[in-house]
Amino acid sequence: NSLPLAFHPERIIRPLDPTRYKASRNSMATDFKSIPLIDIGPLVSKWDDPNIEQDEHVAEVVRQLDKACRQAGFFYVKGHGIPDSLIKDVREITRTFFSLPYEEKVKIKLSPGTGYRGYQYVGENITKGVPDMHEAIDCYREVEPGMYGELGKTMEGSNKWPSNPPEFRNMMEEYITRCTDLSRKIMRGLALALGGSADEFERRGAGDPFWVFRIIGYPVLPNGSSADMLESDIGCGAHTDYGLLTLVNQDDNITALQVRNHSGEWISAVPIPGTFVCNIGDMLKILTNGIYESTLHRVINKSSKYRVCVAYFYETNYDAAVVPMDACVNKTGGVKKFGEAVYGEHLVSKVTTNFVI
Ligand SMILES: N=C(N)NCCCC[C@H](N)C(=O)O
Ligand SMILES: O=C(O)CCC(=O)C(=O)O
Ligand SMILES: [Fe+2]
Repeated sequence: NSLPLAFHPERIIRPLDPTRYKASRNSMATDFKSIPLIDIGPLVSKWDDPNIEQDEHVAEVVRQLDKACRQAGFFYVKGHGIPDSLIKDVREITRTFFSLPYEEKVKIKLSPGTGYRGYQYVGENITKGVPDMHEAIDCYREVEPGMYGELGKTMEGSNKWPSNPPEFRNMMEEYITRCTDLSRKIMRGLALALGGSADEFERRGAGDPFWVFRIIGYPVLPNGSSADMLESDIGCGAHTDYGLLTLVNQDDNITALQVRNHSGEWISAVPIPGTFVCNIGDMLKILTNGIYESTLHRVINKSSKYRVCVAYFYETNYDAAVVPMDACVNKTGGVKKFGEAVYGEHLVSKVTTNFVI
């Protein structure tokens, strides 16, 4: 049929070669000064409707998503259907966990042996060689031994959940399920925006999405309120996300997440209660041949309060070989800007260099 070729449909296993993926240096992000807020209600209610392409309300959502992804690579969503109580409870239970003594938290310590799953202390995650001022629990879709052959070895393991607070695991797993469903719906909107059929991504390389989940805490810093920030005060250094779409659940009342526009200005993603901050990852940048940008962002908690953020990352299948979609290549002058990237290789190249452990 005439659908744009988004992914190689076969499951391709390749030897590890982290140098093969090269991020593009020329950012497409424009000089946006703020991040748009989109009510995705119509998409959330019609996502599975076979006549979705005829719905004018969905079409308006799709138009706004497309504009936001072209201009900023970042947007807020409301009307997403995830209960506000769950969104808040997830942050509160995170706060409770991080307030426990170190000895308690380190019981679920992250290590290569756990497939890089578990708890990392402040300063153990590094971005571009500099330690980040955050602590976190990292979780990934679980990988059984042999599941992806050699390509999957590094990420083999099951998640490490704390036994205290006791309801932590159940609540987070419920939340992950809901974030996966929501991401699929938003990706359907983006598939339509790019001229494909709604389930394009699911059928071509994201049918078994490799999700990533980070439960993060940013401590109050000694130099917090001073004007002269030190490099060592950065909560999370400038980076792009790795996959397709990120859903950020951030604390209300603390402005800390910053997004870089084309001129190099840092635009704050000021919290809007009840919304998610969404952003595009590296795999979607490749798929769209750069029409959508995986925008650089960073976190600096200058406030006098401990900041909590729970980030869900919706990614392609682990073994997806990602190439620019034909429809997008045609829209951008017919030249492919990126070679093929195997998502699992991209993830492994990040994970194995992200930690001082
Ligand atoms: N799974 C994702 N996207 N995690 C984002 C973490 C970004 C910081 C990491 N040290 C880095 O340098 O990538
Ligand atoms: O803390 C935040 O607001 C965002 C964190 C982030 O960018 C990440 O973990 O990839
Ligand atoms: Fe990020």
